[in-house]
Amino acid sequence: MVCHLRDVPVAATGATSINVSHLGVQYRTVEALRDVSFAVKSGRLTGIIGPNGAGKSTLMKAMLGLIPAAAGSVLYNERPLMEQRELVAYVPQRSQIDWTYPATVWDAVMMGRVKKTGWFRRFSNVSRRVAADAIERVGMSAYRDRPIGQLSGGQQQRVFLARAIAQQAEIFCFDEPFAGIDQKTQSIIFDIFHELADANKTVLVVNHDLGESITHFDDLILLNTDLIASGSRQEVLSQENLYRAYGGKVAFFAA
Ligand SMILES: Nc1ncnc2c1ncn2[C@@H]1O[C@H](COP(=O)(O)OP(=O)(O)OP(=O)(O)O)[C@@H](O)[C@H]1O
Repeated sequence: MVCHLRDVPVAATGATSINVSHLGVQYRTVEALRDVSFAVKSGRLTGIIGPNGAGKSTLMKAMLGLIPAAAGSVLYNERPLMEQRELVAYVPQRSQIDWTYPATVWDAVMMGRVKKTGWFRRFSNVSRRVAADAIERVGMSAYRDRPIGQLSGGQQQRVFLARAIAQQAEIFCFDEPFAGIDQKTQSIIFDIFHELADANKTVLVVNHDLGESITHFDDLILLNTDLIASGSRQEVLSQENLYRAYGGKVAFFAA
């Protein structure tokens, strides 16, 4: 068997990494991802970008085992990521969350503690403190008792970020956290993403926007069913890569 260098994504020394190899996803008649291989390093803020329908959300869900992969593997520290789900905090797109569910901000964030506490067990004082700190960190303490359905989009996103923080995960995955939110909330969320990365966590974010927000990312994965490029932001955002992913449709980007 011939092994190509591109087949072996390698993490930087000292960092852990998620290694995605030859991942493929098929929805009935649609091939959503084809032979995608890359590594995501801890300690870096990594964005997944690409045009509409490129397979960004599919990639995140397939990596986490939320939808079946037709081919390939996803390893974390050389073991299947699916066997280590307790290490993952995942925040889906806001449109996929049932906001009519009767939960307050406090309830939603405490749900992040269930994995550590176990269902049907009382939450410890530690769990309560972790949840309260997470709510404070995202600036939502004043809304603790508010039903989540009565929050603005940006506040909802902050609550789910607090829940992810309360999980005390190693790997944080966010699908389009900036869709339809204001600048102030975006900047609060990016500050927290950077803090998580600085604490050597793995932070992976699906990001639709190629404007100013892209400059926050250290590394990028550029997709269009196939992997177009992965690596540092500067490497990935070359004119050639953008042309391959978007054709002539990119009007502006900031490298
Ligand atoms: N449940 C599904 N059943 C069938 N096809 C699907 C399903 N989900 C996604 N697809 C198709 O798979 C492809 C990739 O979709 P995906 O939502 O992953 O792209 P995306 O890059 O996240 O798009 P967007 O930026 O528009 O959110 C698209 O062609 C989409 O129509």
